[in-house]
Amino acid sequence: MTWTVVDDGDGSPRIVIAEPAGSTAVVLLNGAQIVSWKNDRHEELLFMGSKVIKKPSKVVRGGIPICFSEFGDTGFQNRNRLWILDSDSSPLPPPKTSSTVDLLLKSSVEDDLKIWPRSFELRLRIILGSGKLTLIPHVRNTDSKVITFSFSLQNYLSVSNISEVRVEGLETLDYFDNLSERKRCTEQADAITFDGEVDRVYLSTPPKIAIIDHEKKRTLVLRKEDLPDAGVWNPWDKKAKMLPDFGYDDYKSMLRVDSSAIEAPIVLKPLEEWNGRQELSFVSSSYCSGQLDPLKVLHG
Ligand SMILES: O=P(O)(O)OC[C@H]1O[C@@H](O)[C@H](O)[C@@H](O)[C@@H]1O
Repeated sequence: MTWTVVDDGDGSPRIVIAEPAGSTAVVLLNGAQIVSWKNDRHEELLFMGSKVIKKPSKVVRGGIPICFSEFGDTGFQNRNRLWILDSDSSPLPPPKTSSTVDLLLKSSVEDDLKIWPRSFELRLRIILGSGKLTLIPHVRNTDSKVITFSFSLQNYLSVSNISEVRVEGLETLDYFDNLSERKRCTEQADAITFDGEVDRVYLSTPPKIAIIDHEKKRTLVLRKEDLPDAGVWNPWDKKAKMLPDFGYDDYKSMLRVDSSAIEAPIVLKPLEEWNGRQELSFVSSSYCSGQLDPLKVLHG
């Protein structure tokens, strides 16, 4: 087993996962939020707001929050619930590596049922590999009625300088612009670059998106299945000042690219199951070095 539970008694128990090549990940049991992912050189690959104050049951802006909610975001949200280690992996295939952790959240808390009177099991499999972090969310409807929900893995990525980042794979797609009352627009640019606030949900995206960080000479590849939409968010300077977790310059070193099912709800009849999948991996090279062909990253 290459993971351990760490509980300092501060109400924020966490799991530290390690894999043989030396990379590590840390997962909070509150919300099943990934709060750190480091490569074999101990470089942090995820962004964490520099003003985050860790409190029990508080989802912080950073890492990878897991968002499961009643469709329309009116009711139940998993974000500050305490998950448990799942000893029965049977809804998912047996784990192939020892750097795999299965977490479970059941809708058993009385307060949850008041907000959303539905019974379900929400699982998250976390697999840490060399240079790769895979998340497999799984939902089973244990209710006698249909459940309808949206889902999002919010990836706060650490970048060297947001002005030098390009996102490829979303060109020509339609998106909802949250800065214009969710107006539906079509992406015109060849690749997405950043010079101001961005808050969009790209729709029906391809399974692979490349986030090219010129300064770090590194490309992050996001592969996803059954999570058709992709949120892209950077608050830029003015909005960042209003966010409690963000330091003054934090917006420069982050980009959130989410794997989501938002436009169309996921609908499960009694006893039906759904699972999504996302894999984050890094290619240590860069577009400008000439070693990396972005088309190969996207289609290779
Ligand atoms: O404030 P939260 O819940 O952490 O979300 C941060 C941002 O998340 C984005 O997904 C929303 O579209 C933004 O409007 C929001 O500001």
